[in-house]
Amino acid sequence: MAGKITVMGAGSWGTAFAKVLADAGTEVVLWARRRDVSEGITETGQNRDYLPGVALPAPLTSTSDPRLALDGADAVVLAVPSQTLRNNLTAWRALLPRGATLVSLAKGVELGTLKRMSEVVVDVACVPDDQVAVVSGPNLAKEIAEEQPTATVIACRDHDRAVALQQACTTGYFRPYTITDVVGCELGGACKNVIALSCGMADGLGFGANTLATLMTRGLAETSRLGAALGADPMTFAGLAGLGDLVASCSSPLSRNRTFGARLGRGETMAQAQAAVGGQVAEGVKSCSSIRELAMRHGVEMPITEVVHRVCHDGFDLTEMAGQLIGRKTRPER
Ligand SMILES: NC(=O)C1=CN([C@@H]2O[C@H](COP(=O)(O)OP(=O)(O)OC[C@H]3O[C@@H](n4cnc5c(N)ncnc54)[C@H](O)[C@@H]3O)[C@@H](O)[C@H]2O)C=CC1
Ligand SMILES: O=C(CO)COP(=O)(O)O
Repeated sequence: MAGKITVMGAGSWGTAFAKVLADAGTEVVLWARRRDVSEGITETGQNRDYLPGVALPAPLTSTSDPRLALDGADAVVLAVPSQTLRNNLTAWRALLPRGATLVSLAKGVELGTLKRMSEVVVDVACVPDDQVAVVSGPNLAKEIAEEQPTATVIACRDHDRAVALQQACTTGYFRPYTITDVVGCELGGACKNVIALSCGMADGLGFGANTLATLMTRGLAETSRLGAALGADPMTFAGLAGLGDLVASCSSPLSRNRTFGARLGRGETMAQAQAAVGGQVAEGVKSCSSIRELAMRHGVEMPITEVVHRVCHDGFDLTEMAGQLIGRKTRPER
């Protein structure tokens, strides 16, 4: 993808992904919602709010003016939280260059509509679905900003667009693969946030590796069931956007979702856990409700998601979580 790529959203992943693009030799502009953030990036070469200590490459420029940012972009990377994407994109719709690939980095399912992020993009931008790509995988922003090696998946129904984006973000430390299964790629990313919350809760309660492995494995099983109901390729869940991302988030203290869950597990309230993540987003806290509802609509059983939803939103006593899950009626594994 020769030309310019604009990243809309200068949180931790938007900033780290913009760095990846610049390191790959792509012309990149990073839009920040707050002017002080874009000015800080321009003046110091760092995003001190979200990735302090990380030197951003000089060719990366930043602005808080969406018109300037989007002008002439060949691809627009959407790096805002799932639940604000619709409003953000509505505000930018008239500025989107015709034909540009629209790329979602967000991992969530919209409350109310129960739409995946690529569906929200199609809705708002009024573009065909093969113009929309999603990026998902074991991609903890801080590690990528430190140039620790990792891989990811770019999913797009239009293979050529996926390959163009792949070329634009391949570096010595970042290896993107392409797939055409957008549904599976998005569900893997959205659902793992909920499972990471459950692993954090288990860790906070003092449970060890067996419990975490059980939650990850059965979490992937319920994600795959939902995927099957929505037409995803089952193999996607065995790949980077499924198992890969799940393992990274469920085992790393860098995961905001896992950390949020661990705080609850240690007895903090929702308000305390929310305050601790600061301006950052723990997507699973909201998506546990939309994913649960999506599963119910399709007659899919997602017991871990159900429990996480009840703990976060229905006042369910977290210490009852293990009994609730382990005490379910016994059944064959598959
Ligand atoms: N941080 C990470 O390691 C990764 C994050 N993601 C996903 O990327 C998406 C963005 O997350 P992060 O970059 O981590 O963000 P963040 O949690 O670091 O920061 C939040 C960002 O969203 C912006 N924001 C908050 N409310 C907004 C609004 N109403 N309108 C516009 N912007 C708003 C903030 O200004 C900030 O740029 C999320 O869906 C997340 O799940 C995906 C892979 C890795
Ligand atoms: O999606 C992520 C890593 O791939 C980041 O996870 P958290 O949002 O839980 O930090």
